[in-house]
Amino acid sequence: MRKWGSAVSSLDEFGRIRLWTEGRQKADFLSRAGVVCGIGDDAAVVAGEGSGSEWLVAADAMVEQVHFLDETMGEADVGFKALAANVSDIAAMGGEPKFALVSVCVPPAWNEERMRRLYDGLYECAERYGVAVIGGDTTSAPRDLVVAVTAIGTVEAGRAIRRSGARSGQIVFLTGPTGLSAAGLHALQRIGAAEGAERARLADLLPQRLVQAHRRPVPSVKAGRILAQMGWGASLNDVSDGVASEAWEIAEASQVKLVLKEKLLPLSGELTAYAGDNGLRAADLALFGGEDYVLLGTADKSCEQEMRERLRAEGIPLFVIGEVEAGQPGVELESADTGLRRPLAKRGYNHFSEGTMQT
Ligand SMILES: Nc1ncnc2c1ncn2[C@@H]1O[C@H](COP(=O)(O)OP(=O)(O)OP(=O)(O)O)[C@@H](O)[C@H]1O
Ligand SMILES: Cc1ncc(C[n+]2csc(CCOP(=O)(O)O)c2C)c(N)n1
Ligand SMILES: [Mg+2]
Ligand SMILES: [Mg+2]
Ligand SMILES: [Mg+2]
Repeated sequence: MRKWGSAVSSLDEFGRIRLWTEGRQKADFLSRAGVVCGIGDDAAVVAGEGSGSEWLVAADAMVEQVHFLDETMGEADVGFKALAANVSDIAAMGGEPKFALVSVCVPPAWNEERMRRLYDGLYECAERYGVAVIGGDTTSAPRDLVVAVTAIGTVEAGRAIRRSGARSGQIVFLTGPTGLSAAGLHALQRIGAAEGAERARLADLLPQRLVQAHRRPVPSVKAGRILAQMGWGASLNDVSDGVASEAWEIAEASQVKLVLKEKLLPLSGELTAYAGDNGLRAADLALFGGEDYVLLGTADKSCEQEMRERLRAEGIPLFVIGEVEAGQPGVELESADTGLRRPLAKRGYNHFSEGTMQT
């Protein structure tokens, strides 16, 4: 499928961001400007004006062909998911989403009616998470649609949960199952590639729960708020690029080793059934698929019971999937079959990388 070969640079997405930004602005300038946490987390944390809260600011774009195709997402789904992905980055800091700016670059194929449907989905998401849409920008585009959202939220001062807080001895947890979105995408792309009667047959068999997970992800705002307000979350990330990739980000930011246990991965019945029927490994989809928007984090073992009960009271599961150890920063996976530990590939969705999972 899509590949971004380049003779000039072999840097992946994260290498490029570092190359473009690292060392450009001095720490004391940023700190005087009120930047509590800048580039490198799900959202920036910026000082509030003397109140007990801080601002959270995050930006994520969705691009036709890269994030969606006609056959994978309806117009309203694109609008909903563009905002949901941003709300999720606010949730990943433990914050409350408040405002959004929405920029669209619109190609000729996206006529007034299609764009109106996109905004129906976007406002549906805004309503659901209490986000006020306060501006944006509109341009024409030559071919593919781009929706770029900036989300603004708040969090109690000093309570934002960063990627860098993981410590040896902590548990690694997920607030929901993963891999469903990638399986839904797989099913939708198979239909897109089929023709005639086969297409109709696949459409009839469409795994609706998996498709829904792909088209209408649920950002984990409530879970993030509980973890921040109670001070339980030591480190936190939302799962956009896949569990393995997010775990690596926490490990590197915290300078620790995360050991994940394959047999503890929450694999839903729908996922294992779909994977089994289609020659896929459910654990691979769960580890490398992405676009799940549940939270992956670490917390002190002593919090586990209380955390579990408090989350359960809100209908949110807590899956402990491993633990944090001291040592060379990285991620290891303990095999369900052999019990042996192996380094877990830093694989997942990476713009500009060959390692990206192609479903
Ligand atoms: N072009 C850029 N210029 C400056 N900072 C950037 C740029 N692209 C990304 N960043 C910053 O780099 C960090 C990592 O971005 P990344 O997009 O991986 O995080 P994320 O939004 O949580 O993940 P995802 O996009 O997969 O949902 C964030 O702090 C982000 O604001
Ligand atoms: C047509 C099509 N092909 C592939 C994918 C998979 N995909 C695209 S971006 C991404 C990570 C999250 O995005 P970002 O990191 O930009 O926030 C993933 C898993 C898709 N959704 N649609
Ligand atoms: Mg994120
Ligand atoms: Mg991003
Ligand atoms: Mg990403």
